[in-house]
Amino acid sequence: MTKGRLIAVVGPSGVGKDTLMRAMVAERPGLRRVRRVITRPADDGGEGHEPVTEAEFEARRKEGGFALDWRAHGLRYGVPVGICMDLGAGRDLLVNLSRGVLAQAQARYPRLIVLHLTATPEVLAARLATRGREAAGDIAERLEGAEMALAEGAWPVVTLDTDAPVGRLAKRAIKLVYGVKT
Ligand SMILES: Nc1ncnc2c1ncn2[C@@H]1O[C@H](COP(=O)(O)OP(=O)(O)O)[C@@H](O)[C@H]1O
Ligand SMILES: O=P(O)(O)OC[C@H]1O[C@H](OP(=O)(O)OP(=O)(O)O)[C@H](O)[C@@H]1O
Repeated sequence: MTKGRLIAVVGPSGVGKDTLMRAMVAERPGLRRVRRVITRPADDGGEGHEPVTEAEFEARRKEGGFALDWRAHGLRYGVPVGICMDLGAGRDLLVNLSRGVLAQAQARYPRLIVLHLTATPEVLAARLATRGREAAGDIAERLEGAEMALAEGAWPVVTLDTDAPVGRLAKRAIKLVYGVKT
């Protein structure tokens, strides 16, 4: 049984997952973010992922280097298997996950809490445009996938509407997440 809690931040592209995770870590010493491995070049000001090639990703996956992995937006995403060490040591971890891997995440890490971020389509479109990382076509593709319903599972879900200043959201998220017993 892992002692730390895995806090999965999920929601559509552009909803503010990375921004909120950064603010939550600043708000709560002891809470850490997981550095994801992604087949996307490094991007300044982004989440600070570990960039890898397709071949590197596949080699790491084959040798059991990922606790969880998925495909989205034409990219591959992996969560390093090293998170088990942190969780085992009692550290709480925040991680940006696909809504599609929650069942797998809970099977491996029973102390999973899902922080589900929501926003109206207008807010999402505006945020993706402001971030400016994707081209217009990619933004349209991300907006189409925004509506995915959250699969039901045994994991507790905290839902947070993100239409508020990030500092306030971080405080609210910490309070809600730590109010849940796992
Ligand atoms: N609460 C917020 N209020 C206003 N703008 C926000 C808020 N959260 C995020 N943003 C902005 O929205 C854009 C997308 O946020 P980001 O954290 O990259 O989303 P995600 O990780 O979910 O794709 C960024 O430009 C960010 O500065
Ligand atoms: O299956 P879904 O729940 O739709 O999630 C698919 C991907 O989309 C999100 O990434 P997002 O586009 O927000 O961030 P990224 O920019 O890091 O790719 C999320 O972090 C997943 O990596």
